[in-house]
Amino acid sequence: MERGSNVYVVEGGERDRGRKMERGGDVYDSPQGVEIRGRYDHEFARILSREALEFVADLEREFRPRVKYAMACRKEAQARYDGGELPGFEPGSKWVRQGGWVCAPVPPAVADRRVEITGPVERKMIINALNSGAKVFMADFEDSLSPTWDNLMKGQVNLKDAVDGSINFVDSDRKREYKLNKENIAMLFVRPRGWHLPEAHIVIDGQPTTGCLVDFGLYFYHNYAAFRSLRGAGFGPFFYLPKMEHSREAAIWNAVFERAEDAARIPRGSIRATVLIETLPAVFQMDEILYELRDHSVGLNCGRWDYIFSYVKTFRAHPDRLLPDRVQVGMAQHFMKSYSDLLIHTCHKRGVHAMGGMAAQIPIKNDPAGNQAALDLVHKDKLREVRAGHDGTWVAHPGLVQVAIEVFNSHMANQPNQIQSSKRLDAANLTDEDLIQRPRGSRSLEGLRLNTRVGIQYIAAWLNGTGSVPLYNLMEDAATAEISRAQVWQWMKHGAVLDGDGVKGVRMGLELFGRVLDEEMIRIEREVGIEAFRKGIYRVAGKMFAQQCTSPVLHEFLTLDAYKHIVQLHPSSRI
Ligand SMILES: CC(=O)SCCNC(=O)CCNC(=O)[C@H](O)C(C)(C)COP(=O)(O)OP(=O)(O)OC[C@H]1O[C@@H](n2cnc3c(N)ncnc32)[C@H](O)[C@@H]1OP(=O)(O)O
Ligand SMILES: O=CC(=O)O
Ligand SMILES: [Mg+2]
Repeated sequence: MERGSNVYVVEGGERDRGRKMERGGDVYDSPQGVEIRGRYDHEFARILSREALEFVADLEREFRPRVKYAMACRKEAQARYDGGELPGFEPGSKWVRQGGWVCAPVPPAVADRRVEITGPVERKMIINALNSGAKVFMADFEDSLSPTWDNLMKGQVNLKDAVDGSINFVDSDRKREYKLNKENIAMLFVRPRGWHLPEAHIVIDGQPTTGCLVDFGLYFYHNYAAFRSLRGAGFGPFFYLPKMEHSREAAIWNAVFERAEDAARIPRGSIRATVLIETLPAVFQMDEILYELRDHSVGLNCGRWDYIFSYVKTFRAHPDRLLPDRVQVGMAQHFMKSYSDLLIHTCHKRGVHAMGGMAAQIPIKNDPAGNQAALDLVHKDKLREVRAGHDGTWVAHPGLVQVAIEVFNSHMANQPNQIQSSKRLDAANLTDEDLIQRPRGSRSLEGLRLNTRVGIQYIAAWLNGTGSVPLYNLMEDAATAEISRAQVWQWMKHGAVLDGDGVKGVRMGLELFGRVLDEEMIRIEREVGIEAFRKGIYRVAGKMFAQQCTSPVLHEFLTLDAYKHIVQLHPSSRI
């Protein structure tokens, strides 16, 4: 990275006297005010160079106050929803919604994104995903990653090797070697964590760092040059941005991008990002978010799972908006269909991609009929998306790339996307009410049991360092698990009647939940086996799940609570 840009003003030689953190003889060479509290590793030291840490520290020092303000605004908005207000379009930004502006032209390297595979930044999976035949691989520090120090730092090492093309992996048990294909490699996008998550292992001026600024900063610093020459045809790096609730948060990202571009002395608009619309407040801010990022945008994506979670969270004080069983809240619900239609209309009006989302089905081993049924459901979901006008979609597994590609190929033929051909003018008049309409369906004891079983097993995996898992033949990650625990909390809080099984209804309450919890723990023990259960992590997870579901106030994020359990500070202490 170029020195002499405004990011690298050296203040009176202070930085040269920055502290070296002792780790049993090994050191991270960190600048003044930066303390690395994660374990030392020679590989990690490649990433945590003094210059890279200076870049992260400069981002943190500049943007920390804005991030804090944005988080306070989230709380203030939620207090209004708790007081009975409904989310809606803001009158003050009508001029943005009605303006005739468009985003910067889409770079040729990412014009065609018809199928995107996602997955955590794990070494073998990165290679498999880049080789999968998908157009894009979204490498994930977010919903599918448990942000342990090792996962994060190894993830950065892996991405650096992926960008320069040297990544390989040897599975000695299976005598298998993994390396990148010679051609037809997916384009790399990286998803940093959301604004709310801290990084406790990197302390700057006495405070934990903003997690996403660590993810973004380290990745950008080490890869922007190689990415632009080897991967992005002069553009990039490319990002996915999660869980925003308001355009002021997009404005922060835009400023971060500008800061990084200036530091690297690369042209404005080099960095490009797709924003996930996955919170209820953000659906009323889609134009505004694109406007803030108009020099850096490559579209929006329907993050359907977090979106459902956000519906529960936003309406947590509204007993008239209880969700039916999780399995019934799909894209056919009016509020979900309206959201995806409006997203397509908005993106295409502004000249950028409208990406579809993730079907939760994954291939099922040793059950051909079950596997075919799962593939059929994925096919149906992708067909709905391409017909609606989406420009591409997400898959969770390499075994689903082909199904999705065939659907998009047959409908888009040789066009790289549908930005010009599917304007969805019919969606222009969708109203606030369409976007928040109560989901239809029923609530059942079986729904409660499934939420409990899935929630506990997911938390157990996450605490053990795995952020996405197959459970009952579906992909589960932080977003899907959030639905499970928030839904149980909501039913409990409002004393929902569970009568969807066709039997006499039971009212949700502490006693019922306690009984279900005990019974489901027994079932989990039976399913995972006594050995695995004895290790104790399921009990910890069960306790955490129970606390979250019975807390008087809904916890903001499952992962914020759980994070305290995976932080390992050196010298050792707990946060
Ligand atoms: C709500 C959201 O945010 S969605 C986006 C975030 N979520 C995700 O990205 C989930 C990604 N998917 C996954 O993590 C995995 O597919 C899981 C956990 C659901 C299932 O994983 P597994 O049980 O390991 O699947 P399975 O055993 O069938 O894997 C077969 C092979 O495919 C690979 N594979 C599976 N999923 C992926 C993936 N997403 N990317 C790359 N490779 C993958 C496995 O590594 C394995 O490779 P190998 O044969 O070389 O050993
Ligand atoms: O991130 C995607 C989602 O569905 O949540
Ligand atoms: Mg999400």
